Amino acid sequence: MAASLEVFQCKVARPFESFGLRRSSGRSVRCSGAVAGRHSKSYSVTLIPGDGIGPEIISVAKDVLVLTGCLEGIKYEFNEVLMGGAALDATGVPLPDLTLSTAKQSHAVLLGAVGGYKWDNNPKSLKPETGLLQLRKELGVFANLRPATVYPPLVDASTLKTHVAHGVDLMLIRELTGGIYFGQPRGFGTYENGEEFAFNTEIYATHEIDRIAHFAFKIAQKRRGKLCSIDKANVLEASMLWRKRFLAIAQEYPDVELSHMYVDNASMQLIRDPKQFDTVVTNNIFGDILSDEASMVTGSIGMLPSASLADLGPGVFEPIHGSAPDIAGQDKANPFATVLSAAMLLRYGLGEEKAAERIENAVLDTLNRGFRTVDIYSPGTKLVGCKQLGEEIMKSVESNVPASAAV
Ligand SMILES: NC(=O)C1=CN([C@@H]2O[C@H](COP(=O)(O)OP(=O)(O)OC[C@H]3O[C@@H](n4cnc5c(N)ncnc54)[C@H](O)[C@@H]3O)[C@@H](O)[C@H]2O)C=CC1
Ligand SMILES: CC(C)CC(=O)C(=O)O
Repeated sequence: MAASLEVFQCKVARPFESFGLRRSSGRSVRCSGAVAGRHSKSYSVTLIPGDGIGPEIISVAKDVLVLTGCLEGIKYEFNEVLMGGAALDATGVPLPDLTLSTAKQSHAVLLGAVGGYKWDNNPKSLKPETGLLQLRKELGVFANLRPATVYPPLVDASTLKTHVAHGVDLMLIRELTGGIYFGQPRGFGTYENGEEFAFNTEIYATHEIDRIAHFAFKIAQKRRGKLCSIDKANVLEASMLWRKRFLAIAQEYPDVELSHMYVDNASMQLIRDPKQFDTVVTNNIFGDILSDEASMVTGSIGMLPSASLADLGPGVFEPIHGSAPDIAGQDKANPFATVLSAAMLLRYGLGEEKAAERIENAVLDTLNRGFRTVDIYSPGTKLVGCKQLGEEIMKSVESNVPASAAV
């Protein structure tokens, strides 16, 4: 069920074939010898490809991580495990014990996505998505960072006018282990007259709000010092407490300008003038929805990475999109969001800032060189599939063009 432990060693020269590296897709990605001795650090990374396009995008991100590690003196032990529909088919549960224990024992988790038509009508406990929610809860990854950045060469891919999209750089922080996705009571019932009903509970305790608030204020301090908290405090009690706690905690962060916005207005403002936002913080469900919306400002949902962090223990790094069953197996998936999630893994999960920047610069360089998957294609650029885009990203990782040199 779980793939065996793979230890990748590195020998820096040229990527993959010329390194004699064996790609995760099956060919040789092994760099050993001279550079192996240069590895100063070694990390265990749990890989969870999941379902749909998950295996395609994780394969690319893994190759990029390995090559970057070779070049930056980082060694990984990868453990590939099952979750979601793939786990249901193999073991009967969406989050096998082995997957959870492997994740808990690692330094970081890199995840594709879960879900698909085959399991859509399963009962709740046997849905692929239940496995993902359980993993987040078990790892305690309450703080979910979702950066939405419009890369200059992609401004044409945005559905918004150029002057609206150009320069957008916002950080959406989603509370990830509370709220309506986890709240009790929940369930289905039947009234006396035979009519069915179903219900969920949006619930937040003070400690859950306080910890995401502190996290968000600290992120805002490192950015442009503006924090917008999005809620529905005109209607929902859970939002009223959310707003009250944010106002109280703001006293501890006088250098951060706190504002509040109702979620309905926020969804409109994101499209009207996204540059008004710097750091945005919101609850689990609003964050889920608003980040999909923010992704389209950047050109595609295939561009948005995420980092889910706990107080202690490994983080989970995954694109914000789902398993895209409509394009699975067709080599059409955009791997940038997953590659950028790997960069977040290096930065937030392992503290490897230089390697993270190398990957981010490579993404920008690949875009500058004109390579696009179909979701971000515009006339005059080069349309490629997921695999070839991965190759191009690796060429850029190797050439290591600094961001300042990018046009
Ligand atoms: N974190 C996760 O694992 C998530 C899983 N899901 C699951 O994924 C399945 C599909 O859900 P949808 O609502 O269709 O959302 P989705 O995000 O999978 O797809 C929405 C649309 O965006 C496109 N798309 C998504 N990622 C793309 C990429 N990397 N490159 C190019 N196009 C991309 C898809 O082709 C589709 O047209 C469901 O089972 C859902 O529950 C949904 C969201 C998050
Ligand atoms: C599929 C859900 C469990 C999660 C989700 O929609 C998301 O995190 O974007």
